[in-house]
Amino acid sequence: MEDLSFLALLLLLPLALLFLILYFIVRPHPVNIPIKNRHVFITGGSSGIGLALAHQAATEGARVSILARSLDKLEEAKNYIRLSTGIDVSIFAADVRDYDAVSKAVEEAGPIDLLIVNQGVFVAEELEKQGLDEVKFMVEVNLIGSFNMIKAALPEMKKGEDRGPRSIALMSSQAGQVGIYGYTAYSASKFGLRGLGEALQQEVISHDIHVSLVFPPDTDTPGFAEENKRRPPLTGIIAESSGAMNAEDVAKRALDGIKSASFIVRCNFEGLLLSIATAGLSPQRSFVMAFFEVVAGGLVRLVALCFQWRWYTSIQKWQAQNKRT
Ligand SMILES: NC(=O)C1=CN([C@@H]2O[C@H](COP(=O)(O)OP(=O)(O)OC[C@H]3O[C@@H](n4cnc5c(N)ncnc54)[C@H](OP(=O)(O)O)[C@@H]3O)[C@@H](O)[C@H]2O)C=CC1
Ligand SMILES: CCCCCCCCCCCCCCCC(=O)[C@@H](N)CO
Repeated sequence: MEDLSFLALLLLLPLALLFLILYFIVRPHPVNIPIKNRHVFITGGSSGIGLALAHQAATEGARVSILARSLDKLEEAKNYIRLSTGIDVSIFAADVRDYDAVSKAVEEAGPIDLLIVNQGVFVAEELEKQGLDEVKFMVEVNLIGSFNMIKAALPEMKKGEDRGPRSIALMSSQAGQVGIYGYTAYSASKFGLRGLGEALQQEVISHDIHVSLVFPPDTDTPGFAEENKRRPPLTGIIAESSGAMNAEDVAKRALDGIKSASFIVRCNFEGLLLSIATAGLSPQRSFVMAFFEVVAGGLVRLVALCFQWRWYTSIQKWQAQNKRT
């Protein structure tokens, strides 16, 4: 009996010590970002996840601005939010690829406390079949468009130190944590956001600005319905490894993650595994998450290898079948 408790102590002591060390060393420091009475600016806020975010932020008492290309869709979104909450959001029609248009919108909207860069386009197709025009379209809207937004908003955001902590959140995708068949261009654009986010966080931390990256799985939105009409079957088969969600649940997860200034914001259980598997050198504010990354990292890599095994088996099977027919 005594031997057993001695053994348990021997095992627990290093874990407790690790816990303690992580508590002191995780960086940046934890911080909470309030949204009530603050200005939340959401790109792609007229549809899907962005619209759900706008609705949620308005409900929580934020002043909300949304930006997208189509004025009709923006007005529809504004009406929908007014009818369900009684709150008016400001709308800005601009293409994120057009820096001048984006700058003008940001200036008109006024100083931003939480910038949510959510616009995105996605056309799943094998690279061999996909035109370079579509490749460029995805990189320009998803990645360069995000640069345009941030460059336009950052100078004014930096000046807002008296307003409290501010946030820049980027909408990535689980296809921005792992490359998926049919997503060469899309995954590249979303992986790009991670490099942007990691580097930017170091540059803006001293201004009390906090970067978040959101990684949703397949989400039921108008954009997804459109994508699904032509998505290669293998893309669907692999993406099914992560449970699909609805836009409201993704928005709720995203907003909670942004408010707690998590660098990596996960949306479902598979997302938790993905965030541990791809922790890399990302900033981590939570010593609890850091603990799991350190302790469970090896095991999660094993799970990841099992997924890759399953995916390559499906690819092989599917390709063999389609040669025969
Ligand atoms: N749905 C899904 O399965 C998943 C989506 N995501 C990501 O979430 C984000 C939102 O996706 P989702 O809600 O499905 O998309 P939707 O297609 O439903 O909405 C996209 C929004 O972005 C706007 N937008 C598109 N292009 C531009 C542009 N060039 N300039 C300004 N605004 C633009 C659209 O308005 P307009 O067309 O009028 O410009 C619309 O408001 C994207 O970044 C996507 O990659 C991530 C994981 C899964
Ligand atoms: C360590 C083990 C991890 C196990 C889980 C792995 C699951 C990966 C699934 C990836 C799904 C990608 C969906 C992309 C959605 C998207 O962005 C498009 N619908 C376009 O919007």
